[in-house]
Amino acid sequence: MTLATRDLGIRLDGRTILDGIDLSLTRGMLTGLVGPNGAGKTTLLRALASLVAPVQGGVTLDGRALSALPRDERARRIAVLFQGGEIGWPISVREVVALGRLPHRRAFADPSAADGAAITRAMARADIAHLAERIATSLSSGERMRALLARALAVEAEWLLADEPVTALDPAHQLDAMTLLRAASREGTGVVAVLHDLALAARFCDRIVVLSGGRLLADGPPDAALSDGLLAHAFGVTAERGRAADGTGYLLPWARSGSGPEGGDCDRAGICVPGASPTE
Ligand SMILES: Nc1ncnc2c1ncn2[C@@H]1O[C@H](COP(=O)(O)OP(=O)(O)OP(=O)(O)O)[C@@H](O)[C@H]1O
Repeated sequence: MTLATRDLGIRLDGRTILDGIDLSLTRGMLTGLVGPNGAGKTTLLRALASLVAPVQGGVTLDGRALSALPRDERARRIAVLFQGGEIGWPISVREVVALGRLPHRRAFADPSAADGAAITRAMARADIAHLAERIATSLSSGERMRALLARALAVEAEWLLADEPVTALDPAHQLDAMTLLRAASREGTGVVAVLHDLALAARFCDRIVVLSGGRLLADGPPDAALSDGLLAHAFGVTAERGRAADGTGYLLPWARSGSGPEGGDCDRAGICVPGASPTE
């Protein structure tokens, strides 16, 4: 039930991108991966899907080295949705979503009834059923992102790793997508989403992991991980905080803090909150 890294280090083009990342992710939780541009979030997500090889440490799935698992098993167990995902061919949206079932199908086999049901379910959940027959290359950015989200959902994997799944979406679909990711986690999927919107991250995620400069800076429930000190240190911003009418706490990034990212005005030991506990 865990996807974990131990002392994970990644180098690309001779540069250290991730260094000493220790993380133990639990299914049934929505984890938000946040950090400034270039922090290493996408690289960490790629490492969690075994799409980039570590130079030190490694990634395990339920205690087994992820790199040792057959590729098709990995693809069935870990679904990925990457930012800037292009749809290269003029195929229908339903056919795009059906690609999510490939890890479940034998070569050249037609989709089974179970595949068809999973595809229909995923399209409904991503609110794209009405786009099923549209040619995917003609979709808007937000529609395309929802189609790719549906493709990832159609895998019905144990883990869903999503890189900026809401960036291109309008406010209503951002809320829908976050609600959907949280619902998927409540059904037992381990969901890890790279998010730039700290308000959405704080509101919807069970756990927040903050990366900066390739290192893990904070890890814990949103209130603890997104403290004022952390926001100043990692992002160089202040936040306004409050409570909505339904009682949910919120934070809004408000102004530059003056210290800037990596400004060093914050005690690292004071902001790390290791070991968020599952909320199953
Ligand atoms: N293939 C590559 N070769 C060399 N450097 C790379 C490669 N891919 C990423 N990087 C560098 O690694 C660092 C981390 O990149 P990554 O995309 O993981 O950051 P990120 O936190 O997802 O950023 P953003 O928020 O801007 O999307 C960046 O400095 C980037 O330029």
